[in-house]
Amino acid sequence: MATQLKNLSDFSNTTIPSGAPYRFGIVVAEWNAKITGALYGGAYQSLIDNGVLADNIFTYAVPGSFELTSGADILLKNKNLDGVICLGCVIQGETRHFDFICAAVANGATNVALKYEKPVIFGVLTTDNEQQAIDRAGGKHGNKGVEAAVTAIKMADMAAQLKTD
Ligand SMILES: Nc1c(NC[C@H](O)[C@H](O)[C@H](O)CO)[nH]c(=O)[nH]c1=O
Ligand SMILES: CC(=O)[C@@H](O)COP(=O)(O)O
Repeated sequence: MATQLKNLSDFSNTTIPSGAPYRFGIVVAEWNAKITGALYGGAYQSLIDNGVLADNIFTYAVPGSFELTSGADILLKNKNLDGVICLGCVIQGETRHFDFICAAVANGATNVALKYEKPVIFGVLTTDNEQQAIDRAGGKHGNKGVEAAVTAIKMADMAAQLKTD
């Protein structure tokens, strides 16, 4: 199964541009803090490992994943950034609340990205249970925070290249 082979942090088959020129916001949901903290650690370290300066990383916490996209909007409105990484973990409960949150964040991130013409990265785990989240926040399937950071750098670099076109 594809899932068994998945590693969200394996970029050995791709080239990652230098992040040195870029400034990124990171918005982190406080819900499921153990998981989102691991996602944040992966994302932050991946940005640093790929050349982003610590002074160019701006981190803010929001209560839950539903607030990630308004957090991204506030950041892009008030700071000169090359992109925003949204990190969250939504775990299915007893009701359909899960569905509404996941759809709101996915659609919201897209809308904010288009509004500011800046990448807004969907670094949100949407899982059936906590174990699936653990597996994707530094566990056997890697770290979605790493994936989100690499995606942010790649998108910022694409935009920078086209600006000089
Ligand atoms: N159940 C989860 C939530 N719920 C909270 C919402 O994100 C939101 O903060 C609330 O509805 C108020 O607007 N958030 C998560 O990030 N993960 C969950 O599993
Ligand atoms: C995704 C959620 O909001 C969820 O954790 C809340 O649980 P429930 O659906 O049982 O109210």
